[in-house]
Amino acid sequence: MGLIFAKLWSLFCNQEHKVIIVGLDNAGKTTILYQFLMNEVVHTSPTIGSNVEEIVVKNTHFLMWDIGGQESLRSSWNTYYSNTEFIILVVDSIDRERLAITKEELYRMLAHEDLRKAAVLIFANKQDMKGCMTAAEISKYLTLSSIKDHPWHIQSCCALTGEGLCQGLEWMTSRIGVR
Ligand SMILES: Nc1nc2c(ncn2[C@@H]2O[C@H](COP(=O)(O)OP(=O)(O)OP(=O)(O)O)[C@@H](O)[C@H]2O)c(=O)[nH]1
Ligand SMILES: [Mg+2]
Repeated sequence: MGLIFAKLWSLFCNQEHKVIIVGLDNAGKTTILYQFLMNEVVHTSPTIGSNVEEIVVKNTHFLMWDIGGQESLRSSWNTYYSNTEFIILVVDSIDRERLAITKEELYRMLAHEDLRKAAVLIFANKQDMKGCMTAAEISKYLTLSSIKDHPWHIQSCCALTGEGLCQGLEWMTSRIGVR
């Protein structure tokens, strides 16, 4: 009985949680993924298709799909949606002009049937850039407080230094088991 319980427990603990990392091109998605994996900044080029890595945080296993954000690739984001537990939406906080497009993409995702149970972590990235928008400004513009049917959290970060990334992951781990 004890052995069965232990096996079940280890299965439960090692269960993989699917995450998709989305956002417009140049937002910093791939930089964030490899900061999570290696704690360092890698040289990136625009992602065509996707990168996938397993990230383990305190015994919690996340399978993270970093998806290319160029305009021509966005229509195929939905092919990654099934079984997604977390959406990480990366925003380039200096890119004021394209925040409206991010907003459109966010609400399109939230309305998708395959993502109805997903929680959303928004990274307000590139906080090192002078004149960037704060997380509060981005939150207001994206009208995050109107989102009632998905748990969400916004976190400011800088993928180059890693600042703020752990706090984002902590929010995700805190959500596991809540639903
Ligand atoms: N200043 C600054 N630059 C950053 C930050 N995060 C990423 N970058 C830079 O932004 C550029 C784009 O980063 P990527 O991680 O390749 O962007 P992406 O979102 O994966 O882009 P796509 O693959 O085209 O969708 C790179 O030159 C990064 O070094 C940050 O926090 N601050
Ligand atoms: Mg990329």
